Amino acid sequence: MIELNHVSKMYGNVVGVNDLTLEIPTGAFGLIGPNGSGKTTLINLLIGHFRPTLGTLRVFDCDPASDRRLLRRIGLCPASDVLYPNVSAIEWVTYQVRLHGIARTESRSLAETALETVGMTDAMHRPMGTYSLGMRQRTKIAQAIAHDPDLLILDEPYNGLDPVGRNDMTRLLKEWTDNGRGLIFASHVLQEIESVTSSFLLIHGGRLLASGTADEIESLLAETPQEICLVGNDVAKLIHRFADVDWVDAMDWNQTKDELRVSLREPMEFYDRIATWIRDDRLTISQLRTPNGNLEAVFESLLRRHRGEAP
Ligand SMILES: Nc1ncnc2c1ncn2[C@@H]1O[C@H](COP(=O)(O)OP(=O)(O)OP(=O)(O)O)[C@@H](O)[C@H]1O
Repeated sequence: MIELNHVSKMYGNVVGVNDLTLEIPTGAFGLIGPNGSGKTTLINLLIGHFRPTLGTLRVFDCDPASDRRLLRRIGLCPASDVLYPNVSAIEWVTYQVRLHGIARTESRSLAETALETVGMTDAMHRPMGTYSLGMRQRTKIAQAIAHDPDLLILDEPYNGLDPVGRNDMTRLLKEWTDNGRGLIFASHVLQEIESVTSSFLLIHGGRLLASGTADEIESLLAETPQEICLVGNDVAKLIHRFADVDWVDAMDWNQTKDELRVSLREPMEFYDRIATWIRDDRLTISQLRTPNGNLEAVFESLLRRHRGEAP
């Protein structure tokens, strides 16, 4: 579906994406990375909005920057709010469909169907300025799917949605992928992507850090050095256990000595043993936290490994 060959995009001196080489087969993929990692830049390259500064890319075997017919096969839901306050959803979506060269009557009927799919039929004649954020988001999705594209590209589609809206969005995206069509879905929240697809592309600093299924990435992370934090009255009694193994890099106390941070070179070794140690030594440990279990820190870990700074 998509092929990138050493693609870089520079904004003057700022790197948007950096030497990306990847092949994405037809299917659903979550594009995940912290703010500023290059997700939107990559999306803009895929839709031909930008040309790569270096390298080449193909989408459905076309060059997006020069073959404008490709846009007919792509539905884009950008992160930015692009709606006009005095225009109704039906007018706006019909207009967007017409831009693909589809006749007026057919465009209107496609727009109505798409707005119905996202649950906007009742409100579609009202000016969009009166819509809630969730309604605007659903209208943007309707615009993206109305011309029946083969590949849907969404930039942060869950932004501003309440739990009901999120649930509806997940259902809609799952139906889309169940029909065998392509989906690229950018987010910086892992759970949002996990609810729709198990295939990920992780980017950071414009570079691809890892790709694969959630299981593959989880096992990669399990092999990636990380820091854990143990909390409880008996954490001091674990120190001799950590001192005896060679996969602990550092330990650090808090002031009240009931919280111990441990830097692990081989996290799986730790997870294999910790329960046995606590049971055998009859310890009271109330919490096990992974302070760098959040995605951004995991990215940092992967990035260090990518640079050859970590094993
Ligand atoms: N028009 C621009 N001019 C200069 N720098 C830019 C421009 N657009 C993006 N950048 C820079 O390129 C890098 C990648 O930005 P990009 O918007 O692609 O990331 P992102 O992953 O989509 O971030 P976010 O999640 O915050 O939307 C960042 O360092 C950003 O500051």
